Parts: sequence; C-alpha cells; structure tokens
Amino acid sequence: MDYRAKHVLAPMVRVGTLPFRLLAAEYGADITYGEEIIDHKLIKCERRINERLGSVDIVEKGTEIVVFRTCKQEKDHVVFQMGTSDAMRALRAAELVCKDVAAVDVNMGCPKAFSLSGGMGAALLSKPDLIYDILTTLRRNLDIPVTCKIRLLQSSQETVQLAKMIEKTGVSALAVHGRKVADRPRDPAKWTEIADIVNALSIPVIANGDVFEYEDFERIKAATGASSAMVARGAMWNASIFSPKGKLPWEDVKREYVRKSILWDNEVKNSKYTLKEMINHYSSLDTVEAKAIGKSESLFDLAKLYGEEDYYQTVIRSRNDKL
Ligand SMILES: Cc1cc2nc3c(=O)[nH]c(=O)nc-3n(C[C@H](O)[C@H](O)[C@H](O)COP(=O)(O)O)c2cc1C
Repeated sequence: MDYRAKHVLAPMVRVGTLPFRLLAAEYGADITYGEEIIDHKLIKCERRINERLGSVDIVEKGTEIVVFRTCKQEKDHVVFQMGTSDAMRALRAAELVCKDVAAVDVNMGCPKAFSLSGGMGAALLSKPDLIYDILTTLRRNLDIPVTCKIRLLQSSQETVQLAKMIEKTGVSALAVHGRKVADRPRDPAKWTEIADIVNALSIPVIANGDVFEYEDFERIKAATGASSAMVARGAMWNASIFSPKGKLPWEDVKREYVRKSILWDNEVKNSKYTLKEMINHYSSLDTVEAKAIGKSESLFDLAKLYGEEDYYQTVIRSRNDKL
C-alpha cells in the first residue's frame, strides 16, 4: 500500500466498524483504519465467511460475537489496528486477519487506563526494546505492510529518537498524533513537533490532530511536511469531511450511516454510540431523537426512528434469499 498523499480515517473504538469505514471511503477516504482490537481478544477468535452479508467475520470461538467484520470492497485500503504488549501474541493475532486487510497497525498512543495497565497503547512508548521486538516480528512474518501510531513524548528530541528507532524496524509508515499522553482532546495538536519527526525520517509520516475541514488536510501537510493526513473526530461528526466538494449536511450523513449499519448488521451499541456522538456535536443529547436512540435495542428500532423500515425489510429479505 502506498502511504503518500492520502487522506486517512483514524482508528476509533466503537466508531470505526465496517459501515463507518465504507461510508468514509465512499466520501473519499483513501485509507480507513478499523477500531483498535486487543490481541488477547483476537487470539480467541476464528475466521468465518458470512455468505448472507458477503463479509469476512472474525468471531469469538463458540459464540456469535463478531470482533471484526470486513469485506472485499475495502480489502485494498483497510488497516487493522491492534493493541498488544507482546510480539508473539501480536503475530498470532495478526495472522488471523492478514489475508483480509491491506495493512496491520499497532496502537502505541492510547492513554486509557485499560491499555496502560495491560502494558499496551501509550505504555509502549517508554519501552523501545519491546516496540522493536513487536514491529520486527510482525514485519518479518507478514506479507502486508506493518505500521504504528504514536503520540508525542515529553520533548521533541525524545520523540524524534523514538521515531528513528521505529523507522529501523522496517515499518512502511508512521502515524503521529500530535499530542502528548497527558494532553486532552481540546488541547491544540502540536503540528510543529510532527514536523520535527518528518524532517528526521525517510518513511512516510501520517500527521494526525485537529483536522476539522477538508482544507485542513492540506494545512496539516503543509505545516508538517507529512506525506498524508489522518482525521478522527472531524470524520466521526461528519464523515463527508473527505469529500473535496465540501461537507454534506450532517443529517444526510447520519441517515446514510443508519442504512449502512443495517446493511452490514452492525453491532447496535456501536451504531448508537456513533449516532450520539454526531448528535452531541451538531445538536444536543437533550433532544427527543437522542433519547430515542438511547432507548433503541436493535437496528430495527433505529430503522423505525429514521423512517427506514422499508429499507430494513428489503435488506432482510435479500439476505434470506441467499440462504
Ligand atoms: C471515539 C474515539 C475513539 C478512538 N479510538 C482510537 C483507537 O482505537 N486507536 C487509536 O490509535 N486512537 C484512537 N483514537 C484517537 C484518534 O485516532 C486520534 O488520534 C485523535 O482523536 C486525534 O485526532 P483528531 O484531532 O482528528 O480527533 C480515538 C479517538 C476517538 C475520538
């Protein structure tokens, strides 16, 4: 996969499942990351072809719990992001998905207690030997590109040193979220510190942080010199941020997301979460609509809420015809 001059959908837990990734790609995203999935979870799974949906499902063995769903439409641009703290476990996990995705990425930026206590996410940033071990193990054993996503360290000098070590592992690209571990989302992303990394590396850098409009893709690239730009919240609120023609009304995007959730049988909790994030940004959670989402227990409930019952029934009929 080529990581230059790309507009990238960032990994987002709960948000970045198949319907959202396909939506972002339809609007113009060149590369779409899936939500982070922990290796411990993945190694308990098996790969199943889902004939009814036309998807590939990674399912927890002995259950119907879908941990990761993908399909051939996105095979050449979807990135599987993993949480790990162990090279061999990371490899076992990656082997389960590597035939169905374009690349594998390791999350080295998550500041949440769950990740840190498991030695994953940002905990890796202070363990360069372990980073080296994980990335070289994946790279030597997989036929697809391997990348990682980091946050900034305390000083720019330290981040550059780490980034150079990461480059030596042979990764295909490095995504940099321009915030430090202790920074909050409202703190401005430090584009100048991303620029320091770009200047020191030869591999493509994907700059991430505070892209909220289509024009910001070029602004962050110009300010950092990065090859590509990645967006999280700006896309979560309105996935049409990727469209060069400008954003569509968020209500239209929201409806399209509901339809895609139905089409790909998305986990309803994830659809509810994503819809609420959109509504909270553009309107309020204190609305009839938001409260009705809260009470919805199924995709059919969401279909009813948005007047998409006919679409829902058509999808179900066509799935049943495939049996
Ligand atoms: C809802 C949500 C979920 C996220 N989940 C992940 C994740 O699974 N893996 C990851 O590396 N970063 C995750 N992030 C961080 C984003 O990928 C991104 O680095 C951060 O939000 C900064 O980009 P932005 O300024 O465009 O929002 C998440 C962010 C949000 C808002």
